[in-house]
Amino acid sequence: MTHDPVVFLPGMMCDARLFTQQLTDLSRDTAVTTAPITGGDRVEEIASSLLDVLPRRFALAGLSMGGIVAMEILRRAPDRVSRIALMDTNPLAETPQSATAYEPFIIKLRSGSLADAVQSFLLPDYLAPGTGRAAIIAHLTEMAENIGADAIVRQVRALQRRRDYQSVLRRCKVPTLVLCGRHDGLTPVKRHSFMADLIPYASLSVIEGAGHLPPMEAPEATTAALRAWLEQPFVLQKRVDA
Ligand SMILES: O=C(O)CCC(=O)CC(=O)O
Repeated sequence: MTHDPVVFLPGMMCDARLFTQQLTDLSRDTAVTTAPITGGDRVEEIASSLLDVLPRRFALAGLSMGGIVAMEILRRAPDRVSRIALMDTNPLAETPQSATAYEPFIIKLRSGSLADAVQSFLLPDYLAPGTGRAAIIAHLTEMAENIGADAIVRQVRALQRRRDYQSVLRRCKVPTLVLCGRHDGLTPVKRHSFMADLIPYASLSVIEGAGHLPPMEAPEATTAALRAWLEQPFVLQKRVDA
């Protein structure tokens, strides 16, 4: 198991509760923490403000927008990141069209109820099918209310202006987990295979029964994949996909 502390970065609209099961399990034998991704309206600014307060060296695990901030941290401070887990995320820059697609969400965030805005963001294929969806959506809405509409608008602005991280991934030399829910319709499995192909020795883990939020939808399987990643020796090994 790594001796470095593990830092979790949640996705847009989410707080530490996204990782409740992982924090509870891993904290039995590892120093774990979460950090907010609300410190700016550019990914670069958020990463820079986190680097001011994070430990000298750490293992980094980010989901979705948290994964994008993690890639920016890796770009800025590769010597401080001892291993990285990129979950349900996207290394590509926004196109003008995809950046514009966020505008109706911003209007909802500014004018309507936060619960309506969250619902409008959740396309039918955001979460895995099944009876647990309603509870997950309720948790997501609670987390969004905690973050607040103004901070979420700033997160969206940061996403709209994000850069492309493919070259950062090609240069990545640390043990890397690329993880994705089988049913993630927002950042699909094929994008994660592509990411794992870019990183010379990454392992790819596809979590069954989960969509965009595997830490909540399939918590035990997600934690097992994270434990395997934390136990992976630093010596680079040939890629094995799960
Ligand atoms: O749209 C994308 O490519 C990523 C979506 C995202 O980062 C929002 C989130 O954190 O769930």
